[in-house]
Order: sequence, then structure tokens, then C-alpha cells
Amino acid sequence: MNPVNLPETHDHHEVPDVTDATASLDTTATDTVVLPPVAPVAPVRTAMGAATGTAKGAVAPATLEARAVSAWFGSHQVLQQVSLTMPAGQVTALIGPSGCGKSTFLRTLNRMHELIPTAAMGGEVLFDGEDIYAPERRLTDARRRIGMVFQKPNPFPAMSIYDNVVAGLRLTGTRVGRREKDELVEESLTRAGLWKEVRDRLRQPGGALSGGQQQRLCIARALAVRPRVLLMDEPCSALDPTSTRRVEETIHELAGQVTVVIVTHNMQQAARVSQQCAFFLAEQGTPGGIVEHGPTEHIFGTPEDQRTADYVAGRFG
Ligand SMILES: Nc1ncnc2c1ncn2[C@@H]1O[C@H](COP(=O)(O)OP(=O)(O)OP(=O)(O)O)[C@@H](O)[C@H]1O
Repeated sequence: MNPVNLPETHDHHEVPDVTDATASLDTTATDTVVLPPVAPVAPVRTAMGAATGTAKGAVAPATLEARAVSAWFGSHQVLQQVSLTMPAGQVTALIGPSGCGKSTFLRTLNRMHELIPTAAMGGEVLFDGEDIYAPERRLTDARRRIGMVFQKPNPFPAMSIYDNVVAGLRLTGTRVGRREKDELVEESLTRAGLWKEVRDRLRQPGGALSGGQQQRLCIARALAVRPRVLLMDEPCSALDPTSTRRVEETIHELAGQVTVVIVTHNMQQAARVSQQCAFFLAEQGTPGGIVEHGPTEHIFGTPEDQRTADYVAGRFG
């Protein structure tokens, strides 16, 4: 299969990642962030289907389905025909040795891959049945609906905790009133499992938090735009065991509310947090692909492929 250039429907610099997009916010005007106009937040539905307004639970999780996704950096193909359904409200863990394409696959799921100048991809990524790469689909829609948390916590260190949470709203062009913003900050921090620890110091800088708290702040920032899917690229690899545990609890609490796709090198973590696992492998210079996927207990307990058994048992990678 030949590389298929990414749709040229949008300027790749139109919406950079959340860090760039919010870097220009005035950090001294703590609660006067000027946001572009947008319709008020619509009533939303929980995973159980009940209308909840702006209450906790936010919007319903979405199913993501990758169909025959291939990816290249220049002429180097790193993924070949990867298909995987990530069911709504479940946690899917992507596991596999270093360099097999897990992070690249993750980045194709919210169109981050196309930010890299040499990148190309083929295939489809369906968000509740609609291809996010279809020409009429906007890059901003994918980013708003499919949030991302990175390996290294990346809050704006000088910006207040409060402003860090609402920083991502700018990406979506959302203007919210002060009271609504207060509610959103509390809701997002609560969902990220951080509210009780920071409720009395919302005006303190995000950089003053511990590493684990900073990562949960980044999760809160991602949740504030009410994504229906949250992608997490090794979110605990820079954290100590206690903070790791706390972030895992947060992932547990999010399950059912948001579809989570997490890349992890930590097999115990994959076993603890996920309902479904996909084992990636790139053998002998070939592009990465999925060897096996299925319910986490099957992947760890009764894998069908010997390579999966060897990997989850720590015999390679
Ligand atoms: N920006 C880039 N430019 C060129 N090649 C890249 C780029 N990013 C990744 N690659 C290559 O793509 C392949 C897959 O990398 P990727 O980071 O997706 O793997 P991974 O499984 O997530 O690895 P790790 O577990 O070490 O993070 C590797 O060969 C890597 O060198």
C-alpha cells in the first residue's frame, strides 16, 4: 500500500496542540481569559443516557474504530493496516515493545500525527461511525472530542491551577461565563481526582504542584473541553508509584464517562486499568501491527499467540 497523503483540508498549524494553543494566554489576568464566542454548553448525556446539563459525567463516551490504519514518516512505514475497535466507556491499553508504533497509532486517533511535516497515513478512524479524516471533518472537531494527555506532565507552570484547567477551552473556541467557568473548573478537577487537594489554592501556580498532581491537572485540562475520548500516552512514566496509583484511580473513575486509550509499558498497569488490551509488535524491521487484542484477562491469562505470551510474561521487550 502506498502512503496516502493526509487530507489537505486544513492548515496543520491552524490548531496546534493544547500547549501551543494556550501559550499565548495572559497568565496575569487569572480569571479574565478572553475566549472566542460559542453557543452555550448544551445539555449532555451520561453513559447511562440520562440528561445531566453540565453536571459531572459530561458528554457520553464515543466508540473509536481504527480501520486499516497505516502510517509513515517520510518513506519509513511504521504501521501497517492496524484495525482496532475501542468501545465506548472502556479503557483500552496499547502494549508492546519500544518502537512498534503505539504512540504513532495513538496520534492517528485524534489527528496529531499529521502535525509532523513528513507524516502520512492511510485508513480510517471512525468516531461513533464517522471518519474523522473525511474531507468535511474539521481538525478542531477531532481535537475537541478526542483529548490527549502526554507522557510528561505539561501544565503551564506560571499559570494558576484555575487557569490551567480552562486553558484548553480556547482550542474549542468556547466562551463561558465566570460562574459556569467556576463550575467547570470544580467539575474537571473532581473528575481528575484533584479537587480536594487544590480547592483552597486554585490561584497558586500549576508548577507548584507535585508531578502526580500536575499530571492530574493536565487530565483536568483535557476534561474541561468535555472530550468523549481521552488518549493517554504513557501518562505515568514520569511519576512515582504513589502518584501512578492516584492517576490509575482517576482512570478508573473516568471509565464509563469517557473512552480511554492508554499506551503503557507497565504490564501491571495495563492489567489494572484496562478492560481491553492490544499487543503491538514490529518484527525485524517490518511496520508495526497488532498481534493480538481482546479482553485484558484473556491477553494476560490465556493469550493465543506465543509472542503475546512471551511479552506479557516479560520474556522480551
Ligand atoms: N517524528 C518522527 N519522525 C520520524 N520517525 C518517527 C517519529 N516518531 C516516531 N518515529 C518512528 O516511528 C516508529 C514508531 O515509533 P513510536 O513512538 O510510535 O513507537 P512506540 O511503540 O510508541 O515506542 P515507545 O514505546 O518507545 O514510545 C519508530 O521507528 C520511531 O523511530
